[in-house]
Amino acid sequence: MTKILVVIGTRPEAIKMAPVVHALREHATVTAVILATGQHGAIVDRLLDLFGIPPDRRLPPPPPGQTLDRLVAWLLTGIGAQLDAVRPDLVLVQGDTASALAGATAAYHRAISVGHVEAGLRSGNARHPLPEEGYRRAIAGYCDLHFAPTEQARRNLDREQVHGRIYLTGNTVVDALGWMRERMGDAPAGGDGRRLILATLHRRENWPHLPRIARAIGRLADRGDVRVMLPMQPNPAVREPLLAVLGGVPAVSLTEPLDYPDLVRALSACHFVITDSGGLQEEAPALGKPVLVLRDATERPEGVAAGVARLIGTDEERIVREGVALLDDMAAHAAMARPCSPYGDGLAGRRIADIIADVAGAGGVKDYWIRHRHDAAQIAEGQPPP
Ligand SMILES: CC(=O)N[C@@H]1[C@@H](OP(=O)(O)OP(=O)(O)OC[C@H]2O[C@@H](n3ccc(=O)[nH]c3=O)[C@H](O)[C@@H]2O)O[C@H](CO)[C@@H](O)[C@@H]1O
Repeated sequence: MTKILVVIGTRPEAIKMAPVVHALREHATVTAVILATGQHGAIVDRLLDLFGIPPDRRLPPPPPGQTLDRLVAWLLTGIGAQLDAVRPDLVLVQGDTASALAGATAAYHRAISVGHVEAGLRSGNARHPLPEEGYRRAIAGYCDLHFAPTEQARRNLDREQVHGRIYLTGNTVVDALGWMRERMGDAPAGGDGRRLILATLHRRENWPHLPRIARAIGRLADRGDVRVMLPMQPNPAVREPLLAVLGGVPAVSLTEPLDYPDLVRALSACHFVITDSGGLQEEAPALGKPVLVLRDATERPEGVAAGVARLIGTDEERIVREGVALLDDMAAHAAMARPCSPYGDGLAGRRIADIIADVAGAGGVKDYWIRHRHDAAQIAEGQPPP
């Protein structure tokens, strides 16, 4: 039996790992142990419950007063201790979070094989977004199995000549979306005739621009034929500027983070999406919803190339102009509202699980682990590697 430790810290990791865990559970030769790091607390617990994959292990609660240094240090020591207790053959991490970085690093320190779900995304700028782009590149350096969601991501890894094997799998976010929609039933009919704009904002590099982004959203909402739903991140650095500008605007609902089923409902019902989220850039095209991306660069060029997403930056006038075009110009909206799925076909989780089971069956993961654990033990004892 090959033991796989699945690291899940944040909301997107829970959503994107769930299809992999579901598929791994169909293989008799592997066992998946879920480690919840607690990075996003109760939000992740609710998601794991929704997907029917409760955590097997948890880290102790994080110390108060998070900085990136403290967060990574706490995750690294916590995950390291879990690895010493569980002794998995493979550690699976997802994406570009601090939990993913710490999981990959702790495994690497112990010469345990690492698999990376959603590998190879690159914005092309090492500091944008910060810290995610740096974390992705570091994780790639520690990995043995790279699960690239798109051909572009596969090429990025190829170009970097990463160690390990690269597999093109699709993005599991599309599997999760399909899974959720199957279980949701039809959205309740209704509404007041105003078109819905779904907006989300949380990227660190946009924090200084939140007031002008919020002003642009307020101007769109003031038209009278539109309502805006804006679920806010718990972080005060995001909430406070949004509340200051949009708190009194009647057509804007500033809400708590939506539970995933509600988010999928809002996405299904909206006219278009304004966001700096990675996941929403991937989900919206699958449902035929145009996306205005509030960033200057994206690691997801596929939607832009397909003409269903536009990279519009954070200038107030530009956001208003692009929003008005999607509201008033039916042809412009229709051109971007073609359902297409540049990010996956809904089978990525199954592909990833099959690959892991194959590699494990061929002794790959275990062989690699045993060989390297030996080296690591010698290095730890101060002996030179053979
Ligand atoms: C730089 C970058 O792009 N990094 C990304 C970042 O994640 P993100 O930007 O996609 O994160 P969020 O915006 O939080 O969205 C996550 C999902 O949450 C759902 N959602 C949203 C609002 C809400 O109220 N309720 C919800 O249920 C919705 O389905 C959405 O897709 O880390 C991921 C992990 O490593 C990476 O994969 C990914 O590269």
